[in-house]
Formats: sequence, C-alpha cells, structure tokens
Amino acid sequence: MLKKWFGKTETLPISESFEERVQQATQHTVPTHIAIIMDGNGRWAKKRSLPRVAGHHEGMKTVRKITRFADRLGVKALTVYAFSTENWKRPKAEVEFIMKLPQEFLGDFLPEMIERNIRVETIGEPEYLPKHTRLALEEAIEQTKHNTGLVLTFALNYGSRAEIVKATQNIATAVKNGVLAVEDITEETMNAALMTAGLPEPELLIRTSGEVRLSNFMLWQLAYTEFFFTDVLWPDFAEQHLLEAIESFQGRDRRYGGL
Ligand SMILES: Cc1cc(N2CCCCCC2)n2ncc(-c3ccc(F)cc3)c2n1
Repeated sequence: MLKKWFGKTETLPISESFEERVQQATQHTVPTHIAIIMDGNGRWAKKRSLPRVAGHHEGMKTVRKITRFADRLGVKALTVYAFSTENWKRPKAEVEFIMKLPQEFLGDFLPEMIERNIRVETIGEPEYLPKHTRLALEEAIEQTKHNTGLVLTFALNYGSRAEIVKATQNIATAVKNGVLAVEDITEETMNAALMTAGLPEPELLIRTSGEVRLSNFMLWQLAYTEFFFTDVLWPDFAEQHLLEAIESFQGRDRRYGGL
C-alpha cells in the first residue's frame, strides 16, 4: 500500500497486523519442530502452463523463504519432505532436474545458513542419490555440523516404512549379538534407532495442496503431532501461511491421549 505524503510516496509496512501477529506468535509456544510435506509443485506449474520442473524450482525458493521465517520465529527444527522413495517413478528428465536442486539451493543459500547458525541434516537413503547430489549434501552437512541453531533436515529418498524396517533390523541385530535384551526394548530404543534420532518429535505437520494423507512420511514420529492441511500450493506458500499454521497450532488443546 502506497501513501502520498508531501508529494513523496512511501511504502507502508506490508501490514502492521502481520507484524503484530508475528510478535503475538512469538510470545506463545512456537512449535519446536515443524515437518512439511511440500505438495502442489506440479499443479502450480500446470496452472501457469509451465513445465512441471518450473514448479519444483519455485518450490525450492519457498524452502529458503520458509526456512528464514521459521528461523526468525525461533523454530528449533524444520524437516521437509523433498523426495520420497516413490518419486523415482516420475519421468527420468524430471527426476534429473529435481536431483540438481540441492546443489543450486546450497550454492545460493549455504553461506547465509552458516551465518544464521543453521545446521543441515538429511534423512533417507542417500546412497541411491546421484553422486553430485550426495556430494552437495555431504558438503553442507560437514560445513554446518557445529552450528547450534535451527536444524534443517531434508528427507531425501526417504520412506518411513523402510526407516522402521531398518531400525527394527538394527535392534534385532543388537539382541542377537547380546548387546540388548528383548525386555529392554522400549519406545526410546526405537526413537534412537530411527534416522531422526536426536531430533524432537514434530509438534506440527503441514501438508500443502489439499492432499490429506501422510504418504509414508515420519509415521512413527508423528504419533502426537498436530496436523495442518492447506489448499495452498507449495510454491505459493508464504510467511503468512506458516504464521496461520502456527496460530492454529497455538489454539489447540494438546492432550497426548489424556483428558
Ligand atoms: C530433491 C530436492 C527437491 C526439492 N524440491 C523443491 C521443494 C519442493 C519439493 C520437491 C522439489 N528441493 N528443494 C530443496 C532441496 C534441497 C535438498 C537438500 C539440500 F541439502 C538442499 C536443498 C530439494 N531437494
């Protein structure tokens, strides 16, 4: 909004109410860990008669935008579902394009993430990613491993059922080797065996584009998570939408199964 003042135009703040809402949100419990299923990239492109990869590229920019805002709000962990084990079924050219996004993202944003004390992590099976993708990821993880701020975790070639099977195999091996007694297996044993070991459980899950399902994402970890589903397509997801999801979270009465 522009206001004429002594012939000089100046842009008023985007919205005083937005800034007030940000202040309000940060006075209450901001979710420690937010997980996001970033859906709607292909549809965003199709609506604009653009190739699907244009939606993925725009979606990558949204990851940067939302990471900055989550960091500003004091979120401790942000986990984003960037590529599922099922995504390999997409056309070869689309997968090849998507697999170049980590390098582009890090090339542009890694210096700022280091400046912001953000730590980069990944969950999934990186061994099946192209070498250039894996190297970019490993470099970012190495360069940020001592950071103590927001933990930004990319779920890449990730599937929750495969994660649980792998964790179960490792626990069974520990029992077989006499390192662990069956009666000592607890929920904590599983938490420690999963790829998300060390992360707090997500308090808020956001899924964009109107889809209402988990798509094999963090099935164990989301047991007590609040869900926020929005029709907004991921490339259109902006600070106002994250703020809306957090305000919704703050308005809920979390009981963890109790009364
Ligand atoms: C495979 C993939 C897809 C990907 N999309 C953009 C977001 C929408 C969902 C699919 C496409 N994005 N966006 C950022 C990354 C990324 C991954 C690792 C990393 F260290 C830095 C950035 C990414 N990776």
